[in-house]
Amino acid sequence: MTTTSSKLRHAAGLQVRRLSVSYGPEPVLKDLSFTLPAGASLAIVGESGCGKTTLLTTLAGLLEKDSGDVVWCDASGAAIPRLHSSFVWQNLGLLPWKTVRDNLALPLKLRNARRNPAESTTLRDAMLDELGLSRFADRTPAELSGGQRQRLAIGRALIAAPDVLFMDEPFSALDALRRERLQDFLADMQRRRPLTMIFVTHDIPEAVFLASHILLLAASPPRVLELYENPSWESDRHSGDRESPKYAEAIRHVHARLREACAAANKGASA
Ligand SMILES: Nc1ncnc2c1ncn2[C@@H]1O[C@H](COP(=O)(O)OP(=O)(O)OP(=O)(O)O)[C@@H](O)[C@H]1O
Repeated sequence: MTTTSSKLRHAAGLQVRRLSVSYGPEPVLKDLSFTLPAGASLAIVGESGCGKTTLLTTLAGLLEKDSGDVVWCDASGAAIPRLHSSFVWQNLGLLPWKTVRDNLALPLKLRNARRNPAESTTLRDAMLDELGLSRFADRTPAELSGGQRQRLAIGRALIAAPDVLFMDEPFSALDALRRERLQDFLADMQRRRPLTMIFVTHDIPEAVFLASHILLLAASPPRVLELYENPSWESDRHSGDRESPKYAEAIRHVHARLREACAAANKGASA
């Protein structure tokens, strides 16, 4: 589906310069810098507690930084003053008392109060169709399967055509097969609209399948190990190819870098 509003929007690029964030005296993120081109997909990976969610929520503007810059720009490099973004949380944040149809329509109501109601209805029904949820439109989220709920949450995040989609481990509660199906679904959704996606995952194959760039973080001291440009990600598919040797190679690379960092941290701790 290409909506009127999505035609007007452009995926955003990102420049992060010397970003520091703390909750207490010790910074969780310190002097972190990287650049992401417009329309890219960024996976944030790293050991537990290294600051992945902290970085995601800071980039989304939901957490205050101590210092540094987070600058969003369009494909020509011009700064975007007011970013239009959506967030899919781990618990999905669907409203349990509302129907699938009403959950989906919520962002249109909140963000586009002036939109013509008929246009909102058309957008909502087209999205229900795209999500494969038309038959379930009158159900509540509790009456859906886990995968259907995840699709609804992603559809709700995308319906108002954000520049950036933030996701914090949205598929972590699913088994491996349903997870792969949703990864395919997400790549497919992304192919159809201009969008920058930034997400946290513990699943390295998921990062390599969905992300053009993978940010490897480490703790103690907090740092970027590498911003890895994923050689297996193909822009026309908006994903990697699980069958390709490059895909396996990218997974090996990310595993090896994280293992090295973990081993170095353990050595430092026991020295
Ligand atoms: N609200 C908070 N107040 C104080 N400390 C916090 C808060 N949130 C996170 N932290 C601490 O900041 C550090 C980074 O947390 P964060 O959740 O960003 O890590 P993460 O890499 O996403 O972890 P995980 O992979 O386990 O989800 C951790 O040491 C955590 O205990």
